[in-house]
Amino acid sequence: MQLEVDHLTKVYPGKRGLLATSFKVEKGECIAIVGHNGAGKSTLLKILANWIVPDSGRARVEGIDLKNRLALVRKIGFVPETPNLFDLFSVEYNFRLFARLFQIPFVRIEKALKEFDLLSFRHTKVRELSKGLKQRVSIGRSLLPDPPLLLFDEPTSGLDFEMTKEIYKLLKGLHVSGKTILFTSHRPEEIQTLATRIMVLHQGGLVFDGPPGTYFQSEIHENLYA
Ligand SMILES: Nc1ncnc2c1ncn2[C@@H]1O[C@H](COP(=O)(O)OP(=O)(O)OP(=O)(O)O)[C@@H](O)[C@H]1O
Repeated sequence: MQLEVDHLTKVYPGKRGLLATSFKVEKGECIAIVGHNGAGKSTLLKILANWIVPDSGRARVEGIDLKNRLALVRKIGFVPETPNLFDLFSVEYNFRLFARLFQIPFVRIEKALKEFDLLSFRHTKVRELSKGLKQRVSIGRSLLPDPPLLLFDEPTSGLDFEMTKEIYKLLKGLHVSGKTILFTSHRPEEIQTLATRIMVLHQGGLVFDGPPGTYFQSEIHENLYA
């Protein structure tokens, strides 16, 4: 089992963040996490990415506990909804900083620049890039340690049609290459295009976990978009 989540819980003052959520993920799955605003989707991803600490529960990636933060840098890549890049630095320098911080060989930078079609932007400051390009840089950086598990928080949020299609292609390619993917989404067509499994969160709780076919015929889907 690639990812085991066991009763993960995070409660914010006066609000349900995530309530005792448990599930297991096998290698190669591409899971869409859906639900209304405030359902707990980002909270779940941020806990798995070690951005926030859960109140209770545990999670393991390929047997490694979430608490082992340094080891998990090589296991999990996280692409937040808003890229957390250094805007004043070039694309290449952003990659270099990340690589140095986590002792990733610099050869991987060249590989990532090539793979993500960023060679011609390597010396461009991030703040000068379009939203779609920034997203590509953010995805490229998350892949520098070559992690088997990728987490995307609303990967196409705010992108235009062309950029959205480009990101779909990228995500599909990553999935085909064997990566396991969890992504949050509000877009039915995105879920339909990419997901092999759907999980629905409602007020912090997991209320559906199953295949896309079952989900799209369910009342849960109808109610979500009613
Ligand atoms: N740092 C925080 N402090 C207090 N409450 C928070 C914090 N982060 C999230 N919450 C609350 O926790 C709940 C779950 O938030 P979360 O961001 O995980 O939802 P979401 O499903 O990702 O929503 P969206 O689709 O709008 O991104 C919400 O009620 C939210 O207001």
